[in-house]
Amino acid sequence: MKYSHDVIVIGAGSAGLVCSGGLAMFGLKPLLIERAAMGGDCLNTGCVPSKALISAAHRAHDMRNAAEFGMASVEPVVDFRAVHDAVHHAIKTIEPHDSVERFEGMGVEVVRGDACLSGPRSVVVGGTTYTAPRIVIAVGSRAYVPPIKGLDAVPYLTNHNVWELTELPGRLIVLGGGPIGMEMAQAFRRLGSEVVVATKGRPFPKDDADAAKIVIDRLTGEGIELIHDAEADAVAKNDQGLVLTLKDGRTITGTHLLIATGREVNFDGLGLEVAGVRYDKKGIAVDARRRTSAKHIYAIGDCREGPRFTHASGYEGGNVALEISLGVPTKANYAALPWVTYTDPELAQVGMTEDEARKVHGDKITVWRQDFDHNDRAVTEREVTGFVKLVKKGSKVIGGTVVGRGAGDLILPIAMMIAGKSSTFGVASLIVPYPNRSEHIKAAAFASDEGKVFNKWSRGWARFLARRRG
Ligand SMILES: Cc1cc2nc3c(=O)[nH]c(=O)nc-3n(C[C@H](O)[C@H](O)[C@H](O)COP(=O)(O)OP(=O)(O)OC[C@H]3O[C@@H](n4cnc5c(N)ncnc54)[C@H](O)[C@@H]3O)c2cc1C
Ligand SMILES: NC(=O)c1ccc[n+]([C@@H]2O[C@H](COP(=O)([O-])OP(=O)(O)OC[C@H]3O[C@@H](n4cnc5c(N)ncnc54)[C@H](O)[C@@H]3O)[C@@H](O)[C@H]2O)c1
Repeated sequence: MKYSHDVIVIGAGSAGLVCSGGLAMFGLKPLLIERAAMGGDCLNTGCVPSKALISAAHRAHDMRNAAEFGMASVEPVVDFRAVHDAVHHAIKTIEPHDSVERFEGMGVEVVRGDACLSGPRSVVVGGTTYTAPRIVIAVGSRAYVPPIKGLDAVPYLTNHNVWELTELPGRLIVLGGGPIGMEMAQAFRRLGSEVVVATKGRPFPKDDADAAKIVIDRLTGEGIELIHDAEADAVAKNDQGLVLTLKDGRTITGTHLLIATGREVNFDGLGLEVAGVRYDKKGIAVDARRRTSAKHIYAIGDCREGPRFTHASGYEGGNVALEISLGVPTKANYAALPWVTYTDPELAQVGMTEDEARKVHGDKITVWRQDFDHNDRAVTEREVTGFVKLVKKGSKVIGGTVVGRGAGDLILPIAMMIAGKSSTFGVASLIVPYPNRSEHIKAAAFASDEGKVFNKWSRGWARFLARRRG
């Protein structure tokens, strides 16, 4: 059969862009299909706008707290339309990086429109059929909106439309205590909204419990109301705004409702059945190489079952481009997957949390913790809250947590230890610039190996040498 392209990639988010770019760099002829904005969720409705809003909120927070460094603390006058513009400025600045022009320049053919699989090796877009021996599905996800009585009759926000707000919400109800809910709760609170977060279980359910507690204490200290073990039942509008009723009967009032209760995959109209691709509500089923039940069709990024981060999407995009181009099987290995929640303080995790490790390995694990109150840089910044935690099984690091200012920038050496590209001994013997929070990564690594350095053999040898000199 003669195909129109070597590979068809559906979706130009982080996963599809990295994959199609990689394929073109290996000299293949990829077709990239996108129905909405190039760059997908991360650029348009996810990481970029959220981190820009968080940056605005940081400024407001610093203004309120300037007195601790000798300047007048002032209550910021927030022009929320200008904040909106700053958020969109960030998107516009990064946009060219993900643009049609850039990818066409790399050798990717880009078609705009809704893609639908019409057979195992064919895809239709706007009446035109394209064919390829390999297809990569990278259609991403969108906000999952749980069934809540009355929701269809009230306005509500998700990560899709929250960036269009040009007026600050008076009282924001956030449903969901995952990374989206908690990052947005703190940002809106610092910009001046009253905020109440209602969530099932506890906030940050996937993170280290000790680290999560530090962030939760900060958020409640900043005036965010947190309602644990909460599940939404119904919502209604009255003269004051919205009333959300929880399944246990408690009610929460607010002017706006932001739903951040997880993701669902963009399956609609994709024709997965026609191509024999199996899926369920968690996502498209894939093996470690990201092959679907139809082995010549791959699914990468948010649309498959697994971790949903921009860096995971990019990693899988690169792996699959390599596998298709060079015929080398590439398996995704997430033992050292880091993730960071950009609250203040930041919350960063890689590998297993202490609780997960205890469940799997029981008392075979050891835990090494260094608190930032012993760190000179943290003291000079008056930001001593937080810690570094290493979880080891024998001499191997299997997990790491950092909570505190800049935690996300400190997690990489721990990822390297877990991935076997470095070791606690290697990190403990590095020269770390002073004063720097990464001294605590070194300190935790050293503490975990201290017994190997200062033991009866080394002490005995030192005493022997000293006696000979005397
Ligand atoms: C508010 C928020 C903040 C986030 N912050 C972070 C963060 O700080 N760090 C981090 O790592 N991750 C973050 N994430 C997660 C991150 O945005 C996603 O994991 C990532 O964008 C997924 O990339 P993707 O390419 O798999 O999917 P997407 O970005 O969703 O891209 C899929 C693309 O496919 C297109 N598409 C879908 N169906 C079709 C079709 N039938 N035909 C043609 N095109 C189609 C869509 O239009 C979309 O452009 C955040 C997410 C949100 C919502
Ligand atoms: N900094 C980052 O890396 C970052 C930031 C934002 C989002 N993301 C990614 O985006 C994805 C989605 O984030 P998210 O926070 O929406 O999802 P999530 O699944 O991580 O968290 C959802 C939260 O909502 C709660 N919840 C679910 N249903 C509920 C209900 N009916 N009522 C009350 N609470 C309910 C859950 O218990 C959980 O706490 C995640 O996979 C995450 O990886 C990453």
